[in-house]
Amino acid sequence: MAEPDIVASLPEALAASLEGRIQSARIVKGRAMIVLDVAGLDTDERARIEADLKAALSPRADVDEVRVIQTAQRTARRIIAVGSGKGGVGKSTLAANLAIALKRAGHKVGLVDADIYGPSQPLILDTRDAKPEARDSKLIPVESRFGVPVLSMGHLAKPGQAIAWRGPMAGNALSQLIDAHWGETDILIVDLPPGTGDVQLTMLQKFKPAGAVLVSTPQDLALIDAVRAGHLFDQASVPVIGLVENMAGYVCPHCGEVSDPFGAGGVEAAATKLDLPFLGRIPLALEIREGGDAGDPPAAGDGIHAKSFAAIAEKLSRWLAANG
Ligand SMILES: Nc1ncnc2c1ncn2[C@@H]1O[C@H](COP(=O)(O)OP(=O)(O)OP(=O)(O)O)[C@@H](O)[C@H]1O
Repeated sequence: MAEPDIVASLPEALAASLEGRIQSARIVKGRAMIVLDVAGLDTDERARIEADLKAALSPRADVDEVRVIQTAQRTARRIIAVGSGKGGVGKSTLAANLAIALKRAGHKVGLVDADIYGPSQPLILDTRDAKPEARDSKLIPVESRFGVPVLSMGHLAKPGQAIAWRGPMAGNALSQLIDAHWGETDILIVDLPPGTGDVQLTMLQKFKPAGAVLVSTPQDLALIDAVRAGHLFDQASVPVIGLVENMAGYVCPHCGEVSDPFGAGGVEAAATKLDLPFLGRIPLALEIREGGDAGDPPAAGDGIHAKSFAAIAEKLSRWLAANG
């Protein structure tokens, strides 16, 4: 006798929420056995799915008992925070391009724009018109055309609307972005607000990133702030994976000559002094700024800057593999 198609008999919404998770579903002598991959789901979600499956299958005439076997085959989702001591050093640019480079290297990557006071990811990832929907009072990330789903306060606030929240509200908004339906995403890149205030510390303590990447320009002041940001991560017991130097050396779009308006090599020297890995250097280049403004990040292309971001992503992948 052919086995009854259990999955096809489930209510549509339940079947959709279980997409890719059901490993096997059988009814043997009145006992329905569902093997479910629950990786990435929290305890409440797991309990709800189990209850929903039992409610859906118990009324069947051929089912006396429902057993849901939960497995977690996929690696648990890990958060990588991208932080900087001050604004404007290219943290959002790095976060977006790094997410794309990791995606291109085969990871399942999502991006949270936690820079709730000045969200820039909707522009960089070309999702400005998208409005995230919610399911079970949790947000569903917006799909970008780079294969990296993203959530940003910029998707929720009206364009041009100033967001002037106080600490606790900002913390709640952030929680909504991180505690969303990230599905199969195994790496969540979080673009932190610049600086070292309470919002950052609360976020780090609440969501416990696996590690942090620190961005700085080679300027002395930015470097001092980066060191301060390093202390913030130490305080929250989040390991700093390494430092990235951004806007290092200006490549003239006309003649190709490289000059160093902010100096060069300062971040690498600081990394050595702080005994932290140096992850790479991104030059100050018109294409990077224009790509960000046009929703066309260079990491998605095949140019020289895509290679720089891919090299940083490679180091991050190795760190993740070694610190699994
Ligand atoms: N390597 C680069 N070359 C040229 N322009 C860059 C580079 N990195 C960033 N920029 C540009 O600098 C500006 C600030 O970058 P970005 O928004 O990424 O910084 P940020 O540190 O996230 O700032 P904020 O904290 O204010 O959001 C943007 O216009 C961006 O396109």
